[in-house]
Amino acid sequence: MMSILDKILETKREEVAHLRAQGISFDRGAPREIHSLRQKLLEGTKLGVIAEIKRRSPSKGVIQAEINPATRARVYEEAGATAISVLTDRTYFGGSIDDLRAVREAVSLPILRKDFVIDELQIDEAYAAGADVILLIAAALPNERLQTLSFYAQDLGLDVLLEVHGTHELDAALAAKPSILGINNRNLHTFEVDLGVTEQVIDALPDDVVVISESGVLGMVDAQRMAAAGARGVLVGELLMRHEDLGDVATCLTALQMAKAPVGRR
Ligand SMILES: O=C(O)c1ccccc1NCC(=O)[C@H](O)[C@H](O)COP(=O)(O)O
Repeated sequence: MMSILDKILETKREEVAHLRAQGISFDRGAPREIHSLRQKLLEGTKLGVIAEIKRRSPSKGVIQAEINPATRARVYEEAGATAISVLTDRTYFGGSIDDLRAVREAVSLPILRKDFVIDELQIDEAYAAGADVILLIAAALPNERLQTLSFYAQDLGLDVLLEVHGTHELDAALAAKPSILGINNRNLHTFEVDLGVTEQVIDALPDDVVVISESGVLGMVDAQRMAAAGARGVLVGELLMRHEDLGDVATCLTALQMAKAPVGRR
């Protein structure tokens, strides 16, 4: 049986084939300013929080569909977020590249295009829309493609967040020389979430790898646990998106930043 990740990747192959069949390319224009997430994480004295715009998800269904991404992004920025992650997939997450463009207009924080990147065209599209970071998922690509796409994005000046879910993916991930290694606590085949995944994987990493922990952070205690494990930052979606009231969003985000940054890792 196909897992949700398999299905998503099939949809992405169709989307890319459709763009190519239409002869669509993305004009990069003049070189633009890139806001480095890696740099911000390294400079931070507190645990970094990458706050996500996530309308719905395969595991949770609708979280909050009717939002204004620009308004929410401004709240994230004012409340001290390190960066903003925008889910641009439409079919499974209800997002779009227009959400990312709107966020780019609204804030000057680093912006992650959170999508399932399998092709250079999606990286060009991210660059043209104003993203600073792209996501690559180790489980989604053969090793050689991971490296090709990682180097392609970094040649454009973008940061690459390369996501793993277990130590068995580390050799391939590190060979692609990502700017940041993401450890996803969610299994993208089964949806099971376990914060212990970050603790396990981080132990197998050299100290100079900049790590963020993704998914399943549901409050200050979880954030502090990920910081204690050695994560420089956490990527938080649902916890923030469940709040409709923007004042509550800001309070929630401020609380997450009380966690202390890890000592002894870069
Ligand atoms: O969130 C899902 O259901 C999901 C399913 C399949 C592939 C990816 C998925 N989520 C993407 C993410 O990695 C999360 O949006 C992100 O890490 C934030 O997670 P959370 O704080 O648990 O919303």
